[in-house]
Amino acid sequence: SAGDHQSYMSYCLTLAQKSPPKPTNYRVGALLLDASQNKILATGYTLELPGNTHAEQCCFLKFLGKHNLPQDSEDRLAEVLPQNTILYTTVEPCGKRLSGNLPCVERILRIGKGGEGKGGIRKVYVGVKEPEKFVGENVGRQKLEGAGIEVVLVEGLEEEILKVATAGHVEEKA
Ligand SMILES: Nc1nc(=O)c(N)c(NC[C@H](O)[C@H](O)[C@H](O)COP(=O)(O)O)[nH]1
Ligand SMILES: [Zn+2]
Repeated sequence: SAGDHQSYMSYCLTLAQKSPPKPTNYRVGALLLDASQNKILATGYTLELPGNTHAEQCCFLKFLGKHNLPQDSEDRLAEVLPQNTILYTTVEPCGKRLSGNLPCVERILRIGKGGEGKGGIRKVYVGVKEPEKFVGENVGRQKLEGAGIEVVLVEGLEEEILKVATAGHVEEKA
């Protein structure tokens, strides 16, 4: 129900607050949920793991760790993720990164939507669309929907999410 989405999203927001502020990214929190069991599979926040990592990326890496799979086997996540896995993230998955690192939309597409006996990410709940500050308009959402992965905006926390996300940014001089 909408209440559950809001509670999972506000949990992601508390995770985002653990992220060390930086002027060149957003502080984001994310979690992977097994929607069939209502069980959180992994949580993550920006820079939680070494290597300029994104929140969503940290969820994937931590889930691999739980299944004793090496950190470079994100391409095997579909083998171990439940079919009905949902990703919650306070800011929509990135479609392009100034660093040139693999965007999270590509990481999600590589996992796929699952089904027919395969694991995958069926749906992504996002707290806000990515602002256009770093990479212009984020068109990742269309790519995900094109792959059958539904992207849903969970409303109500936008202001707090953006405040946390941009805490490391230098205020624009008025
Ligand atoms: N969804 C999402 N999760 C994150 O954990 C995060 N940091 C961003 N941020 C998006 C933003 O576009 C990139 O942070 C910049 O483009 C800089 O790229 P790097 O982060 O240095 O790879 N977006
Ligand atoms: Zn990302």
